[in-house]
Amino acid sequence: MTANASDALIDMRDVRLSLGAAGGTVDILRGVTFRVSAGETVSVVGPSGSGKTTMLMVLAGLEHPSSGEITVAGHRLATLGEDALARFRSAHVGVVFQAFHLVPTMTALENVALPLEFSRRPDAAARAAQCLDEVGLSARARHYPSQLSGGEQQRVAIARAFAPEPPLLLADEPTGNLDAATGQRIMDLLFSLRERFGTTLVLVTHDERLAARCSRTVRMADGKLNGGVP
Ligand SMILES: Nc1ncnc2c1ncn2[C@@H]1O[C@H](COP(=O)(O)OP(=O)(O)OP(=O)(O)O)[C@@H](O)[C@H]1O
Repeated sequence: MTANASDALIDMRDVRLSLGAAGGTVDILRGVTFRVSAGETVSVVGPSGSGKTTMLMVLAGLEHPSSGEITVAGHRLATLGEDALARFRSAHVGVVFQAFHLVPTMTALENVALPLEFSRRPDAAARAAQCLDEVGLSARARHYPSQLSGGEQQRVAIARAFAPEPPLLLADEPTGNLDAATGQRIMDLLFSLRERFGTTLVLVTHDERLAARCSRTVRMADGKLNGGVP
């Protein structure tokens, strides 16, 4: 079925992003149109430097486009100020990056509870404990990121991303820093949680086999997206 504006969880239209750098202006996104229906899983592949990470940043409201329209879960991002964007993110978007981005001064449990506390969930601590249990890390709840292996840190990051049950998960090379076997287990975990919650997934990866686990693959090249509209 073709996604249209009304049933699309993600609706990006002709998004451009240019940034001024010391050597001159860089056109990073050059008219990206991308539509994703609720419940879809979409992989984003393409050469290094083509703009994949930047597209995820723009979708999360962490970078502002130079022009174009972005609507995620019915929210037009251009109309939201920084506080509203932060609330939008905590309610609607989970992110998992290659570098796990855990807060080093917080325990695993505190890291997972963070987005729940931000959303003022009264059950934050209990829910965080349950999420850590789901990724098999109950025994490490009071440990700090530096005391955990890479795979364990990524499991904490996945628990944190899923804890608020966001409709959308953005994952950027989530296994890039892990050995192949650990990476496989991490992706199995991510896909099983995604399926359980019905989370829409946009996954940036260099791994074509991993990309093939998604229902659709789009290709970024030189700031342009091929296949962005099914
Ligand atoms: N703040 C910035 N200022 C100037 N150029 C930038 C900035 N951020 C990113 N870029 C450039 O934008 C282009 C796209 O970067 P991006 O990280 O989105 O690519 P990518 O496809 O995710 O690459 P990779 O696969 O290597 O992670 C690159 O040429 C990068 O150098």
